[in-house]
Amino acid sequence: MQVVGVTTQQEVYIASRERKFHINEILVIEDPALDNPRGEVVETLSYNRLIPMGLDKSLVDAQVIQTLEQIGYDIESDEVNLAKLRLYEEAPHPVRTGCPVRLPSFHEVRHLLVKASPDDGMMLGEIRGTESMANTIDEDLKDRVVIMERGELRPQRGVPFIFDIKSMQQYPHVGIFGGSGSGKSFGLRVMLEELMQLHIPTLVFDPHFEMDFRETASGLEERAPDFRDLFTSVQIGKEVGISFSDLSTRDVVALLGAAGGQLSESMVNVIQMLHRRRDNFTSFSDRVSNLVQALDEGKQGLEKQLKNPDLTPVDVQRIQDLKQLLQQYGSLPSSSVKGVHWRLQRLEKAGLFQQDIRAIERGLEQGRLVVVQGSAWVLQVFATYVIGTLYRKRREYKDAQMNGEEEHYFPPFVVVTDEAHNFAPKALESPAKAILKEIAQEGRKYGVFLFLATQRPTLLDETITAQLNTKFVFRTVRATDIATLREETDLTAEEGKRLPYLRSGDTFVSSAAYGRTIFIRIRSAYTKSPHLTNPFDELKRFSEQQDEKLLDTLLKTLPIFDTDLIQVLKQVNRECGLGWDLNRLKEELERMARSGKLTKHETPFAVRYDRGKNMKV
Ligand SMILES: Nc1ncnc2c1ncn2[C@@H]1O[C@H](COP(=O)(O)OP(=O)(O)OP(=O)(O)O)[C@@H](O)[C@H]1O
Repeated sequence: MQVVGVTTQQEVYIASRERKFHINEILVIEDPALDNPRGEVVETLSYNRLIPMGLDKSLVDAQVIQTLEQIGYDIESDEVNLAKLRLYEEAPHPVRTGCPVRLPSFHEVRHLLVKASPDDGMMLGEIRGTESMANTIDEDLKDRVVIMERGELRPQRGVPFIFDIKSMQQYPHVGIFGGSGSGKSFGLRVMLEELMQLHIPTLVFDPHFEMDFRETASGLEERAPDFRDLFTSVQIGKEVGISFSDLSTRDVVALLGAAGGQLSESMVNVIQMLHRRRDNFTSFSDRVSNLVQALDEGKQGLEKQLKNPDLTPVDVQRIQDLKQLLQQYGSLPSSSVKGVHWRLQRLEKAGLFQQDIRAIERGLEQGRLVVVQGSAWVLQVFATYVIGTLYRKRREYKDAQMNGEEEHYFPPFVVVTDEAHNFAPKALESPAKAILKEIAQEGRKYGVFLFLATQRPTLLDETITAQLNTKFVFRTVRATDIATLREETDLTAEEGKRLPYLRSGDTFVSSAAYGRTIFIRIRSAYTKSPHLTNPFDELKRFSEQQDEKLLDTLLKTLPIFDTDLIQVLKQVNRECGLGWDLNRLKEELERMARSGKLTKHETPFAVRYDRGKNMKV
């Protein structure tokens, strides 16, 4: 391998007759005057005289060909392999053309590839293009990950990619971008597995109900750590909720704002007028619903009711209370009070006020990963509240510590969410956005970090995107998203061109900590998502199970005459937990007869179903 053509301080072309270049591989140029610079292959090409097209239009120009000829290549008959090598560091003067080029040993490039010790970094995958160093790699970096490629597991061949979690203090926050099926969720799962193993308190919002770590991926049973004690899964409305009496009026405004479209000024005013400190949910929502009633009845209506001679003293008291409410707040517009009332009911129905967030605090204090599950809109409302509350706790602890005061310890933590563009959309207001923005800008001071994943980087708030110091960029096809990612990372034009073609699980890591982009393959996850069964397999299994149950029940009632199907229907519905009507039962009996599971005998008086030829005895 040797340098050919015109060189610059940043880039050189390299040619080889024997060796095909690999994209992203690292090479050393033996130019002692420049201290043997290193670089990475960013483009490759093989030229064969039998296919002589495009050479002049591609990465090589006439000068490269000329040099090749000068140094003895027979352009007309040899196959020539060419690569464009980008130097890691700009050279003070151009590289000498003709210099020999070789593969490095691991130690020559270790500092460029490994920034953390394998025991306290996140072991996320394998650096592409490092396979040639397999023999020289340090013992403690060998066999750290298993890679899944084309559906098969294989051992690690190159250098593992270790994300230095400690560098987040300096370069906080992580973004994970990629289109559908690009391996983004898979990558997120691997990151969460690593955070768990490092016992880093982590709060995950899981709108897809997929972040469960109990099932081990097949083939990895021997290596997979047991994650069961390292994570807790909580559902909004079941294990966790919002403790209403802890909310300030401002919090209530934010919360109700998240419960539907944006609040009108008049609704904000209604909340500010009606909410009192330490209100619990019942006291506040009763006040609102009583006011709705009072406004509907009006002063005259209420006075008329008071004249009713059949009223009990309790009724009278109630009407007097409504009158007083009307006197105090009668000027508030009824439609706004109703709007607030509707939102309160919506949140209550979602079970949001039945619990508190103690289970989450406990989990984080124990260094666990806490997965919060709920439907998308409830999750947004809850995320706003819970992130805000926990961030405040951590901040109070740190501020108190700075001032030498005593404060209950609250640990640093990481917030993770997929579909981040829904939580912090660009150019739109959303309740969670304010708090995410604050953490993006100031979180590192307090040890609170974000891992945000999205399919649509273009739709994510740009202040937040700019603060994500490490970006994992998976396959992306949409031109607008590629443009955004190019703007927001140090991806080169060549890398940008590769984005639509990346394999699922391959990703560029553009990190301020490395100062350049690294191309890696995410390791195989130890665990799998509970949704991984193909929905069509699930459908098939479900109908098979249902058929089996049905046959078991029918077997007990054979022979079946179509004159007494009602009895059979009752039994089938009871034993199989179904809600069929007579027609449905008839259809199913027909189907069973057609498939040979039952036999059908027709007589002039009735139809009889009996044991089928294919039926198990
Ligand atoms: N690192 C990897 N190694 C092996 N296979 C992978 C890897 N990453 C992804 N895959 C395969 O690609 C599939 C799609 O990946 P994944 O579900 O993570 O996509 P996604 O980008 O999250 O898409 P969506 O946003 O639609 O959920 C996975 O089910 C898995 O089979």
